[in-house]
Amino acid sequence: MQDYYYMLVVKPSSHLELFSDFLVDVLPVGFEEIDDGFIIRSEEDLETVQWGIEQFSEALQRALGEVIDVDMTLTKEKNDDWIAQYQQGISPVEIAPFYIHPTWEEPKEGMLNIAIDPALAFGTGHHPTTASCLRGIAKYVKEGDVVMDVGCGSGILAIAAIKKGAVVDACDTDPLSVENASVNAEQNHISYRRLWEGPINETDEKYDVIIANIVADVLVFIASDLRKRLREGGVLILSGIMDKYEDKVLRAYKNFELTERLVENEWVTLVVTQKGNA
Ligand SMILES: C[S@@+](CC[C@H](N)C(=O)[O-])C[C@H]1O[C@@H](n2cnc3c(N)ncnc32)[C@H](O)[C@@H]1O
Repeated sequence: MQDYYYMLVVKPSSHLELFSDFLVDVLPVGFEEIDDGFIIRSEEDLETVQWGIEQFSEALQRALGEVIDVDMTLTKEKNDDWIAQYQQGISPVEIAPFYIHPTWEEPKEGMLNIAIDPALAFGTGHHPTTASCLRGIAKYVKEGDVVMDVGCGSGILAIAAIKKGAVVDACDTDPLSVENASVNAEQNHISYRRLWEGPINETDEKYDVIIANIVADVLVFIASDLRKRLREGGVLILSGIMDKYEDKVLRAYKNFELTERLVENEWVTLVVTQKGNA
């Protein structure tokens, strides 16, 4: 750990969700959402990120014909443990049968406990998209199923599926996430069948259930890869979709049957089923 880290606080005057989409797409690490913006922290200098946000903001203003003020403050902070400060604000999440808790909180009797500490990888159970996927896993993953978690982040969904008795593969294009998913597997005394850094098309397996909590554009892009890897009658849980992009995702998955739609705030999770001839 370095002695210092960089902190960029970004506060756009409007269109927070568009800035959030942009950051999810371009940042190699997670960021914290606050009421009126975002906090990005890194041991690498964030000047390039700040420049990228300025460019994005200018392009957005031109496209929308609106003025958007973006207040940005870049500071160098002493690395005396911002993760510890962040940890203090983390409470357990209960989505039956799962109980997701940080390691410093007790597990809950009678639940499928998942110990996850906040880290740079996405997935503590607090975000609506992760929570909806956990609800999907609770309902659609059965003992003995072979399951794939695409974009595993912290590994939370893969671990939940394993706790339900499934055999699970997981992948993520971000090396930090793969590392964190591996740490969390050990912490929860479970094993993935296979965990790799990269996209889903690096496997030839067929799956009963595939879960992908990624952004809408990526879900559209990988639709045919997901279709190829799903067995006939298999279930796809697609999340990370902002409601305004739902139609775009549904068009890309038009050969599937829509089984269930889970909505939390502006986030939509689609459960779709492979048709016999899809
Ligand atoms: C929103 S996070 C989801 C993390 C976790 N599965 C959850 O539900 O909390 C999305 C993850 O997808 C990864 N990702 C983005 N594009 C991907 C792709 N094409 N293939 C695999 N992973 C991808 C990102 O690195 C990120 O870790």
